[in-house]
Amino acid sequence: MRSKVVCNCRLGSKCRTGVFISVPLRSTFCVGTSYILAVKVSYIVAVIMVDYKVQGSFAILEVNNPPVNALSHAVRSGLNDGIEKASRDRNVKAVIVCGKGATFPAGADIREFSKPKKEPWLPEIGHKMEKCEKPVIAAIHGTCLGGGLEIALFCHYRIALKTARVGFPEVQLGLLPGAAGTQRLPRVAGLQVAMDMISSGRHVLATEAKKYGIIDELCLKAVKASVDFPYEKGLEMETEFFKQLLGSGQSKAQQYAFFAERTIARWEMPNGNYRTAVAKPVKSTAVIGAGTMGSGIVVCLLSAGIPVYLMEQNEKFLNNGLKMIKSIMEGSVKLGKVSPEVGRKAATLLKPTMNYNDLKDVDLIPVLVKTCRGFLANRMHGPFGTEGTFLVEEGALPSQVDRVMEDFGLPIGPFKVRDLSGVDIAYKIKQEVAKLLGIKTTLQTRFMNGERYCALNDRLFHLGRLGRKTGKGYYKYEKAGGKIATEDSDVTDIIEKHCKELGIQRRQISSQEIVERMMYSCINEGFKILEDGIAVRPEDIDVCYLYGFSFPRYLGGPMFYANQIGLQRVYERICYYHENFPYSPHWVPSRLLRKLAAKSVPMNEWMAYATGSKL
Ligand SMILES: C[C@H](O)[C@H](C)C(=O)SCCNC(=O)CCNC(=O)[C@H](O)C(C)(C)COP(=O)([O-])OP(=O)([O-])OC[C@H]1O[C@@H](n2cnc3c(N)ncnc32)[C@H](O)[C@@H]1OP(=O)([O-])[O-]
Repeated sequence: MRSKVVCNCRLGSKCRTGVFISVPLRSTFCVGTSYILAVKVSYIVAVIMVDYKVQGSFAILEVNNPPVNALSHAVRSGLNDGIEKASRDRNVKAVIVCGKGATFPAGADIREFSKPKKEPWLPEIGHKMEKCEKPVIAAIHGTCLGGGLEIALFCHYRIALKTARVGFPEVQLGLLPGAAGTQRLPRVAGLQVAMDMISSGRHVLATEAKKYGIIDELCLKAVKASVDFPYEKGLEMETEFFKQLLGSGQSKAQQYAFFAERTIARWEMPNGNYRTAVAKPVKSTAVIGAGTMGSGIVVCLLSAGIPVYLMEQNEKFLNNGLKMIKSIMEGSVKLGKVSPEVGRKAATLLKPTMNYNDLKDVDLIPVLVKTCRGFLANRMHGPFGTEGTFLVEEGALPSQVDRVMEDFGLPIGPFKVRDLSGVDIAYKIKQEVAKLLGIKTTLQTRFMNGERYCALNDRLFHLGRLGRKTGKGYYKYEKAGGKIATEDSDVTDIIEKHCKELGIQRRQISSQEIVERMMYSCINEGFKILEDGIAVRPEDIDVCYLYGFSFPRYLGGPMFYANQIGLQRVYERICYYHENFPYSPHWVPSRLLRKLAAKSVPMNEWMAYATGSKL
């Protein structure tokens, strides 16, 4: 708190906004913004961050810990002191708890989770509020979340701006409400709403409750305890569950993801940064390429009401693209993803063309990268996809690889993705590389430019099995353009015929090997990307995977996942695969990984080793 107590330090009126450091047996010094005194501090009393003032017969406890009024130790101390003070003050008839600036407290201070725990705890403060003989009112605005909502639930009354949002987002940090939220919300809002809010973590407008989402077992037990046990017992159980979750790898990964998203938002470039950048209006755009990805980007632009040229050199492809866009837009209107009005307007905003000249004045052309290895995501996903194909050539089936990777946490397996994007896309990328190398591949090709090559995808391409668009690919579908993937015994026959022709002895492949070969090949490339300076920090890679590939948030991202597995273990397994697959350069171990593993470097210090001199 920038405490309201009049400063009694030796500086008196010269003191600036002070934080008070109480030094026992000596006078109190205040450490202002402009006066720093050499003080021998025997201990520091927490900086208190709750403004206490009395207006009329109201005591106002205003939390002042910008930007989100997180309930740090200092804030908890201030609330604790404040409610005790208000309870004692005879002139005070009621107490208001509120937040200064943007919001009512938005939760516990996540940064404190990895530090030693310090009382007072939220429930202790909350019980003091609840037991206070004077009405305690929570005046809510902004985002009253997590511990903030729990504090509000201890209050006797909760007044909120209708724009305010409340919620228990702890589940997104791999946690559950740990300050009586699982016991009090059901008692206030009923079990069903409580389960929905606690399991989904959604923000709920002050005036309405959200509908059901995914329910987490542990959370369920805690919420259920509010029905099956008396309050005190339920509180005990909640605390136990909370401790279990706080120590879990999932919670650490989700807390990492929370801060990683914010870290990468603070980007710096040679010619500017996130503070100096000024957004430019985009009034016209163009997309070059009418394939699946190009058409998807056109749909996004049309749905945002932005005019777009669709440029294609081949008239047939252009017309196919227009048909695909029309059907996606119609589907989006039917599903209510876009309004009928946007759907109607889209037709007037879309301009097909085969003339690059039409694009000369557009504001923006999203770059559709087909084979650029320089892009982080493409470069890391290359080995991931290649290893998937090799695993099928050696003994696994596409459905087995997909099942293992979906169990790992991916929303859709790699072979279902290939059917979605098009078997022909993967085939054309490979053919472009072969052309650049002056190589003609056949169905018997085993090596290309000294590197292992698998022609399985080529086989499916030549059989016209292009994926969803033709109703057959690595799976079969209910119709061309269908979405329901069914295992196809013909694919198994194609794979076995391929292996027989090339004399490959198929073998049983474990799930562990599948996860390692898919993930460690991609992680190894991630460390090489850090070495090459394509990404500034591991968070860049992880957030790219969380958003670009829906990588499971409870693993944090590929680089955080490697950190959790242990770099030494990951490095050893990459060396093992490098030894066993010498014709796959993506298994050459990253120098940065080798160095970090050898020195057991903590993740937040990795980049200190990424420059050439330290490798
Ligand atoms: C006991 C109890 O049962 C349990 C155990 C808990 O309570 S667990 C905690 C539960 N509460 C949460 O999960 C809420 C998490 N925060 C948010 O959802 C959002 O912040 C926001 C409230 C909707 C505002 O969004 P924003 O877009 O306006 O700003 P921002 O950019 O996100 O955030 C602005 C700055 O504030 C930082 N920050 C935000 N919330 C924080 C928190 N709870 N603790 C510490 N720092 C936080 C954030 O890192 C950023 O800092 P920097 O990176 O710039 O240095």
